[in-house]
Amino acid sequence: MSTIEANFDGLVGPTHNYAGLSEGNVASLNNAKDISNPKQAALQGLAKMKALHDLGLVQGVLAPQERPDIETLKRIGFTGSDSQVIEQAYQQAPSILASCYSASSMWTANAATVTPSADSLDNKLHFTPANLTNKFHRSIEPQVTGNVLRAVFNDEQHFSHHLHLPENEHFGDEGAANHTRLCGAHGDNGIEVFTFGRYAFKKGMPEPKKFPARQTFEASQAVARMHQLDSQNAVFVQQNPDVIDQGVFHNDVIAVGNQNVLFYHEQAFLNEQAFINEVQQKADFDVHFVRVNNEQVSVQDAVQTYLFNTQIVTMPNGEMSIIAPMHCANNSNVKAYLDELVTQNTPIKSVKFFDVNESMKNGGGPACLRLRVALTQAELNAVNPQCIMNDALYGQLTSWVEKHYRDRITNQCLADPQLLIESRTALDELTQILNIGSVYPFQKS
Ligand SMILES: NCCC[C@H](NC(=O)CCC(=O)O)C(=O)O
Repeated sequence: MSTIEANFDGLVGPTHNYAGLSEGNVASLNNAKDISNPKQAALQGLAKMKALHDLGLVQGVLAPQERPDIETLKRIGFTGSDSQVIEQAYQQAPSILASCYSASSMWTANAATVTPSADSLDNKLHFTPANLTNKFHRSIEPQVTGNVLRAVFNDEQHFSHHLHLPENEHFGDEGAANHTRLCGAHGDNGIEVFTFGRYAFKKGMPEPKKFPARQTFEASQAVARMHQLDSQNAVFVQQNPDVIDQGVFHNDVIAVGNQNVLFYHEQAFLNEQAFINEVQQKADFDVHFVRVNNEQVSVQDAVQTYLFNTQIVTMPNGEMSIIAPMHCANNSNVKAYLDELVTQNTPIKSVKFFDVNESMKNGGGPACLRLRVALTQAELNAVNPQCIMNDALYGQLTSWVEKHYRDRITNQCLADPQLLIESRTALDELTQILNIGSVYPFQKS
């Protein structure tokens, strides 16, 4: 078997809620304080994973984080027992408590940047957890993300794990949401496209005016260096600051690549033509640029439907399929665009729609929920087998969700110390199901 690309989806954690934590992410702010349904959220995510497995693709699972994050609450001065810490935080700093309760690690496109061994000078598969410094609730993820990745990709001969970048806005890094790889076949040397929102060390450069640019040029360059990419197979391109101001907080809200296809909106990049030229000059394969113009789909429709936050997957028969959220089927304009796209002369031949509404309401579509990892057969053999989806694991994980998850979390529920106990009990059991050892702080104390 040749090199394949696996999708590792984040399992939605037991405390999934809507806290309006992400300024610049339209859905997160619009749905702030809504009642969430963690059980449904996790089952929606698992249904997508199972469907991709059923299509004959390799599908992995990444464990969620421990929430609430008691260690962080103690670090900022809350004291006493775990329930006292929660009670004080709820009284004195409810927004900080909500941040420490967020299940945002479900969006594993932001877990890390991954470079397949075919692209790296040392022929290893590289992982750098994203530091996610721009949002407090996400900045508390990288340590445990690193623990989880090392437990899943646990073989030094094949996998190289780096420490996340310095925890500072100058090196703001959002992982694979701002990174896509173009290649002929998955096992060929590819072009890695790093998209950034601003420069941290150069003054007077274009940047958004209203919403934050989460990823810096310097962070993207650092990751490329650590992953031992040659200048021939790395391309750095600035996101159009105007679309960040319209709610495109990650590049994967407006562009997605797969193998030799780049599917993007005409307003996605700042210097589109120079970028296309550079990709063409560096690629030793033909790239299909599937460019969507504003008359076909507006930026607003792209942000509302997540047309570009779709997964483009290569099916076992070699054709490509788009894995899209239901929102794309429900918008007549976007649906008409997709109906036409599959009849055109591109490798994309079908579209499949999924209900991931619980995640969408926080600004995370199908592509946000997965981390892509291209693996040779030898590398795939070295992956923790308990984290690879199959019918038995799907059955185990759905029963586990049914047993432990609530179907309703309101803002007031965050004051309930029982939620912490339920969450830890669930996660302790999960680490056994996935055979990942003790990855959480509560398992180490
Ligand atoms: N790649 C999709 C990430 C979505 C994520 N949303 C959130 O964290 C919203 C959480 C809340 O508001 O409760 C974010 O903005 O980073």
